[in-house]
Amino acid sequence: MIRIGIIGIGFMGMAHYEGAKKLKGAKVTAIATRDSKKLAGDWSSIEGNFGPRGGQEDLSKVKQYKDYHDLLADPEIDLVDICLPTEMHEKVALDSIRAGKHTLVEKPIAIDLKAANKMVNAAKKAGVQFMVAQVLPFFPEFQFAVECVRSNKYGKLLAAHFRRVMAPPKWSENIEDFQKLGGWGIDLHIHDNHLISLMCGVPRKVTSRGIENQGYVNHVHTVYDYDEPNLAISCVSGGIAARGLEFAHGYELYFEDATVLFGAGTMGVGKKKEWVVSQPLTLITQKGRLQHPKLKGGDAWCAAFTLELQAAVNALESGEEPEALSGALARDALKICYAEAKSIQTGRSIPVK
Ligand SMILES: NC(=O)C1=CN([C@@H]2O[C@H](COP(=O)(O)OP(=O)(O)OC[C@H]3O[C@@H](n4cnc5c(N)ncnc54)[C@H](OP(=O)(O)O)[C@@H]3O)[C@@H](O)[C@H]2O)C=CC1
Ligand SMILES: O=C1CO[C@H](CO)[C@@H](O)[C@@H]1O
Repeated sequence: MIRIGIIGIGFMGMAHYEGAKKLKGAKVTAIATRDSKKLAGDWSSIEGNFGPRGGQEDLSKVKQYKDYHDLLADPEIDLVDICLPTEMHEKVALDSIRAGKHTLVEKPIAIDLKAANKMVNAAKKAGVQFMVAQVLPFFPEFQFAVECVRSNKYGKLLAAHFRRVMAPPKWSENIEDFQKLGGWGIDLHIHDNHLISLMCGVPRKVTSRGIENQGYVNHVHTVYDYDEPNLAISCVSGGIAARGLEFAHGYELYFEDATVLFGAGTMGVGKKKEWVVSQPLTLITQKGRLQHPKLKGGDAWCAAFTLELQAAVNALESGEEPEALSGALARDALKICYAEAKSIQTGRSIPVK
């Protein structure tokens, strides 16, 4: 049984805790939070841009730490799961790696590329697994998309367009400070850069247009450049949507033999807020048939987090790094974000290096 300790009980800490309830061969045995109410199981202050608000949790079988260092010192923790604000990822991940713990840290790996490299290298040196919780490939529709591309089941991928947009959120202390967030061009858009790299490889160049704020990207449109000259991949991401569009993501994929469409998001505010599937996952064949493929993973709001954590747990058991959670791939996705920012600033195509 792999014993997981979660550090930071906010939107993601709760998503991981909830998702972990369905893990096979692992469970959360400890949490670290500074908040006495949360330690007492009152998680009603927690909210995010998908899933329900927090409620009352029974923590009677979970060890509780106020200071994360005590969780790191606990010999009965196998996997440390860091769900803290991005600006803390480097310090706490390095502390965890130095404590000899296998470590999973929320995305983005870091804001700073040097910090990202430091984390990847420290884990290599310490001989522990270092994984980044890039959850998008575990969302059933996106998992389906990756599988379609990799299997060539519908022929070669010719073109793809991705979308990830949101209104600026309000629930987290750190969300308005772009220095801490890396702007939406990192915080939000890194999901697409990671997925696109997983699907098609890291692009060699990017051409981007967009809007900056506080020196970071607020909204971006990017065309990704590959050795294959006819592969057309693009994405739009950012945090400038109207308040009633809390979050939306989707894609269109054009294969030789089929087109695949998907789009969904959280729309409305307050009690009117709902998850709207604007374009149910639809596979359209050359013969004109419309199919709604059966997806793996279940309907629970945190199902993707269960799959993500299961991949991390399986990695500890097999000793093999899970590709979708690879620290190096998460670092490469961050490199793309910086190339995009430079492309916006200069108006030129920028190599990803
Ligand atoms: N994969 C995904 O889809 C998403 C990923 N994220 C990523 O997850 C990370 C956390 O974001 P999110 O959960 O939304 O943020 P929240 O603000 O909701 O939660 C972060 C938690 O970290 C703890 N914390 C905050 N500041 C400090 C501090 N100075 N010292 C110690 N602990 C602190 C708090 O927990 P406590 O009160 O328990 O101490 C807080 O609740 C970010 O890196 C973000 O990019 C975010 C949203 C979605
Ligand atoms: O996918 C996401 C949804 O929005 C969040 C912002 O609050 C991001 O941090 C996140 O990665």
